[in-house]
Amino acid sequence: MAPRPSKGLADVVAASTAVSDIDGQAGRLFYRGYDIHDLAGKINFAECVHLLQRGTLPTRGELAGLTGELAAGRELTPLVRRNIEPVARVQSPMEALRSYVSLASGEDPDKDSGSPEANLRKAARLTAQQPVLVARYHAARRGVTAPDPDPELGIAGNFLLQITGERPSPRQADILDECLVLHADHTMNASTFAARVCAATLSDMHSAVCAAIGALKGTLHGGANEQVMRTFQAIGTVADVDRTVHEKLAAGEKIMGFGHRVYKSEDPRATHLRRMSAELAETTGDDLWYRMSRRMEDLVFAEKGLRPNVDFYAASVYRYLGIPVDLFTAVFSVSRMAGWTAHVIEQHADNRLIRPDSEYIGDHDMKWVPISERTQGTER
Ligand SMILES: CC(=O)SCCNC(=O)CCNC(=O)[C@H](O)C(C)(C)COP(=O)(O)OP(=O)(O)OC[C@H]1O[C@@H](n2cnc3c(N)ncnc32)[C@H](O)[C@@H]1OP(=O)(O)O
Ligand SMILES: O=C([O-])CC(=O)C(=O)O
Repeated sequence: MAPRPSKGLADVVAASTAVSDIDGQAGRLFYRGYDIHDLAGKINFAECVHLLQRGTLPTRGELAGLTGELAAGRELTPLVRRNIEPVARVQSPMEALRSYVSLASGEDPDKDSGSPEANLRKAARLTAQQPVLVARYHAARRGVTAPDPDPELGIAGNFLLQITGERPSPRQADILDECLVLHADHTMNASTFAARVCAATLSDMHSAVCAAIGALKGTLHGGANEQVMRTFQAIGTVADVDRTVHEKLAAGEKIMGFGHRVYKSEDPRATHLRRMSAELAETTGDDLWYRMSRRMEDLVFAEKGLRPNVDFYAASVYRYLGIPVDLFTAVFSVSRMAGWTAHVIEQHADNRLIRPDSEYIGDHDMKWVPISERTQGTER
């Protein structure tokens, strides 16, 4: 007898990777061997990109080199620029990003190469362009022009400037930067796995990233951060959190932002995001989202023993930073681009087609009959 499949591939080791590692029991996450608690708030997103895509924390010279490459790589190709507005008119943020990345492949300078050097250049361009695409999308759908990037601001600061139209405070920019570091990679999560499956056919990096964006969009994965805030908005007050949680659990519904396939204790990223949410609640003088989050966290743990995942406190943090709710998952993609591309590079460097087996549960020994003699449901 063939072994039964693990539903959802739970506990199946699907790839070897040196990019990141999780100890789910202890609630620990490592990027290339560095504990996330040692990186959060200490490295900026560009350093994190270097670590994930190029394998090491950069020296000053290496960081300057990558920063220059990222600045140059922000430039969108003519085909993408022409299509920002028509796509923004008809597609949701994540659909649009999938379309833009697909269009970007057509005019990528390394279009016809999958060499390690070309992959590194593509990875930098994709990472540099993702925040620009989100900002241009948001501007186009409102019929305005996004402000020009400010060379004084880093990736996170420019992103906030272009999304909100206002120059962020240094602390706001630092908080978003830390969020980008925290979300950048997470072993064999669904979108990264999708990217690796695509890359393993020897397809190109842009195709793999399109697969990943499609997977991240789903509400069981990156799409949960938007749903967390939609739940809070529908609840409205801290006093009404209990009723909604009880109703949802009684109806067998999931509470968005809770639970995780791998973590059996606190998600280490939630520790940092909770802290940032508390800080922003205080500095903005608007503690509603934070207090609702705290109440929901206590309740869901008491009722179901479930803890918040990375999407839970990210929702209130993004809201406090003035990011529109329907762009929350797009912000996640800005960060996870670093991880997706690092995994595609790793997959191509030591490739074998990813093609698992399946357990057949359908009919056997069916007999063909001519179409004139078929009556639905009676041939068996
Ligand atoms: C970046 C990220 O992708 S982080 C995850 C973001 N997704 C979410 O926040 C969506 C809500 N959470 C979930 O749906 C799940 O916890 C997942 C998808 C994250 C993990 O899924 P799985 O490992 O497949 O766990 P599964 O969905 O089988 O849940 C196991 C049990 O816990 C329950 N459970 C898990 N998460 C939740 C939740 N958020 N709310 C209520 N119950 C839950 C399930 O109903 C199930 O109960 P049962 O055994 O009585 O049927
Ligand atoms: O790892 C997972 O299953 C989900 C994910 O991407 C994350 O938690 O960052």
